[in-house]
Amino acid sequence: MSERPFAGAAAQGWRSLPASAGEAARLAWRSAPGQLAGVGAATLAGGAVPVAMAWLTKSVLDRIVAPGPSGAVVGLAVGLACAGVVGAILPQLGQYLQGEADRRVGLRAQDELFGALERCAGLRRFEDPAFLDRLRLAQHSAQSPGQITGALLALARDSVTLAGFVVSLALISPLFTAVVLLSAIPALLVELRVSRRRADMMLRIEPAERWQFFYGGLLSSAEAAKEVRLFGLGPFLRGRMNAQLGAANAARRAMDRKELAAQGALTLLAAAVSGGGLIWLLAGAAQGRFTVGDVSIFVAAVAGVQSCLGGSVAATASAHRLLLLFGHYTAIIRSGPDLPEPAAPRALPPLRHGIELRDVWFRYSDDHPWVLRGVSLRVPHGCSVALVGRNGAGKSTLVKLLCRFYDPTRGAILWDGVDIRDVPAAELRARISAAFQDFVAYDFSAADNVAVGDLAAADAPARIEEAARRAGVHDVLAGLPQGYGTLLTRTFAATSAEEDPQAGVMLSGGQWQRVALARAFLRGDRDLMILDEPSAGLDAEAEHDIHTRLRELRRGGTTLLITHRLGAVRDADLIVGLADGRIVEQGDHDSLMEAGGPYARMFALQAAGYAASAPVDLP
Ligand SMILES: Nc1ncnc2c1ncn2[C@@H]1O[C@H](COP(=O)(O)OP(=O)(O)OP(=O)(O)O)[C@@H](O)[C@H]1O
Repeated sequence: MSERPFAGAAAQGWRSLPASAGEAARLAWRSAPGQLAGVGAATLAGGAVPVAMAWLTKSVLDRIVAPGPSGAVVGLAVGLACAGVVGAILPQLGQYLQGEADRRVGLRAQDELFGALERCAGLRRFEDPAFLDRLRLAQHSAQSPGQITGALLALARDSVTLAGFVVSLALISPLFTAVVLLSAIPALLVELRVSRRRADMMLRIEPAERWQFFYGGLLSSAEAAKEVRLFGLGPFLRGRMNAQLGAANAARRAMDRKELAAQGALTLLAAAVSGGGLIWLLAGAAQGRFTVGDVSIFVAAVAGVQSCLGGSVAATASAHRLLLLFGHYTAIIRSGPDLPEPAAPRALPPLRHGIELRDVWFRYSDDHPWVLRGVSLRVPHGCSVALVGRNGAGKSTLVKLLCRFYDPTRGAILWDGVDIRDVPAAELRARISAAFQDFVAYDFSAADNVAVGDLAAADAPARIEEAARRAGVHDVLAGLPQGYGTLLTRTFAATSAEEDPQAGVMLSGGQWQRVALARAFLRGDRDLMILDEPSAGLDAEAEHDIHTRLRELRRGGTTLLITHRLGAVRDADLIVGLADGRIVEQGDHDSLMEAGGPYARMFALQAAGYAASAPVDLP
């Protein structure tokens, strides 16, 4: 499987138009069939009204100038007025139904898009810029099916009107009708070309839009506000954000200019054709070859044909552009799994013997260096294994492979002898609990922030409190203004006086770390517990407390602990030293100290740091 299937997205887009059209039609019809049928009926009926009005006007004019009784004129005038009313109401009705259809389609499209995203079991796609560009365009085009249907119905309406006026015009001059129709062909070709280029341009400027979004986020987020202010980064970030917008605008401007030039030329052509026709008709009317009604219907028909042709061309171009953009949505919806799915999935039994990494090699892509180089390691069931090593040694990467966020580039990971690639990723993950180094602080309530560890516990406050208690954060959460119901964010805090002004609380870094641990404890019954730097943000006392609790937890369970605080791993059953993606030593604390390798040196260094402050007598 290609590692970057979304690279070259622009080129793929053009070939997938029929697939996009099918997907758009399916989505639109399944989301809002009644509304779309209503829009169709209103649109097609609306198309017949201008032609009916033109013929009614001609008849009225011809009756007025012709000698004879005027009774029929009144009837025709009433018909004309009714047609006017219907013509005025139908677009509004169609617009309302179209709006409702757009909302329904947008909802379903969004749901299907994010459903497809959830089917990406790994992390690679989220690190692929081409995929992220497509994803943003796909989100933009989630409303497209309704709009495409609208554009196609507008095309159908204009075609109905056009057919009526073409017949009317052909009755006066078939030759002139042919000239008017032929003059529309260049417009259609130009508009299609322009719409293709515009869709292409939108994909090209997408990275600039992502950068703008990123800079805007830094300038407006609470997390970045401290550094942005202290380091005075505001003008620098604004400058970069504006530069990205400037670059995107330059591309848009160039496109607009090309479009202006093309459309200006086409408008001149249309004006020349209709002007020439009018001169010819008036000359004929002066010679008595045409009636006043003929002049009226000719003027209405030429204007109608040209406006309908213009509308049809614009609607075609719009549907074409929307379909091209919708291609990004289709590509994501139809993209295969990012991790190969097992042809014959195997069940994953509860861990009985252990997990084995067998000669595992890994790099993040072909362009990246090797991060793991032939790692072979056994994590026996019921044992606590500690992974230690310098920054960048590959410890967290190894954990990501154990969770199957990526597959090893070479080698295999076996769970009681079963290759984890032969197991559905969700089934594997259901057997793992983890507190990641870069855990997420959700803008949820305290209870929900713990419950994300196991959503089945969302309605079981006792389980949530027990997990928080084990992580040593229960007292903090229970003491918040609304207890566990307190929002752990100011972003969505109450904004009106009626709401509780105290809602929304910020926790400290260490308190958050304990919340993340509580999540892991909530699913503490799983077969494997992974703890990646669980005490990095804690004060000395809290760290001691947490490691005592973790020691309890580790007893009897299978745990993999990553930490730089070597004092916390000395009682692990197995300590594994990683350097440059290779295992350089392993054993228990005593044997590694005896061996005098990197672990012993790091341990001695850390111990010396503490020893230097040992004379301080603590109460
Ligand atoms: N998503 C990624 N894409 C590309 N390279 C990555 C990615 N994540 C990590 N790396 C690289 O892989 C190497 C190992 O990173 P890893 O996070 O596994 O190290 P670590 O041992 O956990 O370090 P630390 O102790 O600092 O947490 C680093 O050189 C890092 O730059």
